Amino acid sequence: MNATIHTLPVPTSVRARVPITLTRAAGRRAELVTFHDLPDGEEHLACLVPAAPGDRAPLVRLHSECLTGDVLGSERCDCGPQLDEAMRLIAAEGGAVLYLRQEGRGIGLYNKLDTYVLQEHVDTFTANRMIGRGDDERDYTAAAAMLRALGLTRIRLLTNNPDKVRELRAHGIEVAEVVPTGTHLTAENARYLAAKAELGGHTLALLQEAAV
Ligand SMILES: Nc1nc2c(ncn2[C@@H]2O[C@H](COP(=O)(O)OP(=O)(O)OP(=O)(O)O)[C@@H](O)[C@H]2O)c(=O)[nH]1
Ligand SMILES: [Zn+2]
Repeated sequence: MNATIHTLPVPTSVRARVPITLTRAAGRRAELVTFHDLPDGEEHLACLVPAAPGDRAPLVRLHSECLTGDVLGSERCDCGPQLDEAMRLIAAEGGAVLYLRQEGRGIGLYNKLDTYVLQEHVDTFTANRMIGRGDDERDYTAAAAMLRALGLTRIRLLTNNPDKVRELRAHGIEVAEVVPTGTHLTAENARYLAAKAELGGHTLALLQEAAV
């Protein structure tokens, strides 16, 4: 008779800690952290700024990669200003930005750019479905594993996305507080932000006020 062998997943661990200086955040010192055995095999990165000792849980942002917004400064989305905001807050009070390689809500860069063309006519989620992909293909298993490897199991999470909160909690990370990100509205991203609020369940409470 053949015995079934069950193998336990290898826990994610820290691979290297690389010191850097954040010129865009008043020269604060930070560490870039890489990992062994991330569950999805992607090269996710953590940027850690040490927090002053105290009772407050450290501030953490899970930031999904957006080359067009983060690097090129495209105004089609709010990713660039959200990343700037997160880096500014974390440089000021300590904490971590996890930069997750989940471009285009997990569908990749070229697919995202294909959906931009379709978004002349339909919202961001429908456009994903029109190319045969899910509305949002991200999951935060790797992010939870990174946080555990960093010893950050009780955090304040900077987000308007309830999926991030729900999933981290389901993975055993204590989200002591949800800190909303700002609403970074531009003429070009207004329809995208409205879709996130109305169809994606994001808590973008300022949107209606800001849009009128
Ligand atoms: N498919 C697709 N992805 C997009 C579009 N606009 C932005 N994105 C991607 O959406 C993701 C946004 O990531 P985040 O800002 O971390 O997440 P969020 O869901 O907006 O949640 P919070 O910012 O935490 O409130 C990135 O991966 C972007 O590349 C779009 O029109 N289509
Ligand atoms: Zn973006």
